[in-house]
Amino acid sequence: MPALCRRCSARAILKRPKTGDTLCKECFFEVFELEIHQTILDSKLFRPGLRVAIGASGGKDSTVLAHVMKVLNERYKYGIDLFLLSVDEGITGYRGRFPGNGQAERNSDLYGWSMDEIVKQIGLKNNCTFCGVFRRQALDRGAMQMDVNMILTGHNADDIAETVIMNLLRGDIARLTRCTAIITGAEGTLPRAKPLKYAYEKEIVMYAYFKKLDYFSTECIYSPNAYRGYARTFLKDLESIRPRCIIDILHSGENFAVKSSVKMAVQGLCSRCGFISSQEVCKACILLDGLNRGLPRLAVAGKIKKVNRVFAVSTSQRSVESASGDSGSPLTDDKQKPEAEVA
Ligand SMILES: Nc1ncnc2c1ncn2[C@@H]1O[C@H](COP(=O)(O)OP(=O)(O)OP(=O)(O)O)[C@@H](O)[C@H]1O
Repeated sequence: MPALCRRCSARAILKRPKTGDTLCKECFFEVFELEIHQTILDSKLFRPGLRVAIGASGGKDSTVLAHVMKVLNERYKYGIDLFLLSVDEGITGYRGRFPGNGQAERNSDLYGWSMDEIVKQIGLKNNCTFCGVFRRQALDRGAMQMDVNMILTGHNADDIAETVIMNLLRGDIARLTRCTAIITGAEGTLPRAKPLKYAYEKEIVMYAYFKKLDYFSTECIYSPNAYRGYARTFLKDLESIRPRCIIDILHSGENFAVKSSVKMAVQGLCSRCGFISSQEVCKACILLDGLNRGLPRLAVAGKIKKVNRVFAVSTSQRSVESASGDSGSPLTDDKQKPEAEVA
């Protein structure tokens, strides 16, 4: 006998990964959308009149997010204005095409470096740090240009559970307490929120499939060594034994209590570029400095003082060389200077 939908007794076509319930297609759409609506209500995410940008990468999560937000905004009359915002990281063959009629920011325009060029410089290790930091700031920059009040991203329950695991493994207690928050940066001018926070990745894929949403699913060719990949594999193994583990890890993260002596980052503005930062100089400026000075690895390691010191030495050495008629490599051509030469 075919399995029946747990809600309406029609013929079931799927078993929900999150709960194990058998559901028909229509009931699945309904519960999936309703849970996101409930998340939005519980966290009082919106008020009428808000201008809201959706970080749209063209992948499954942000595509489903954009679709569901439009549906819920109309159905429940949130009264918000929705916009799409995309960042082109400059990875050949990866983000083939971005969703149309939104704002697009290009890393190569904003920073003078595409990810292809960065990977040529730094290799496949740590390049995700550059990508993540630049993309994050590019989203802020685009959102400010669009004059929106909030950015939504398609981070799902699996992403957040992975981040909890990563922060535990790194002993990053400050981030551990923040990473499960549905809304971050609320104290600043540009909050970010994750309405898909409790949605399982597998259900997002199912929703996109049954709704016939158009998205691309290419894996980034530059991330084979990313630490996150190992946390993901670990989580997937756990999920295959006990699917509830994703939501349980997320709930554990939400309930961690941190000693008052742990120093927490306070959001401010970067003293150099003026964009949002929790340090005096933001990570994007530090990484860019490292790249432009031919020392990207030191910048990743946060050794900006060493970057400055080495740069000061190499600059004065070159001044001596040019004074003595030795042409050397031009100062403006730091992109070409391999790190091993100066580090
Ligand atoms: N290039 C981009 N432009 C705009 N937003 C982005 C971009 N890359 C990521 N984001 C935002 O950050 C979220 C998390 O991205 P990430 O690449 O970590 O996860 P993902 O699972 O691959 O997401 P997606 O399926 O939406 O690509 C995305 O859902 C999206 O909202």
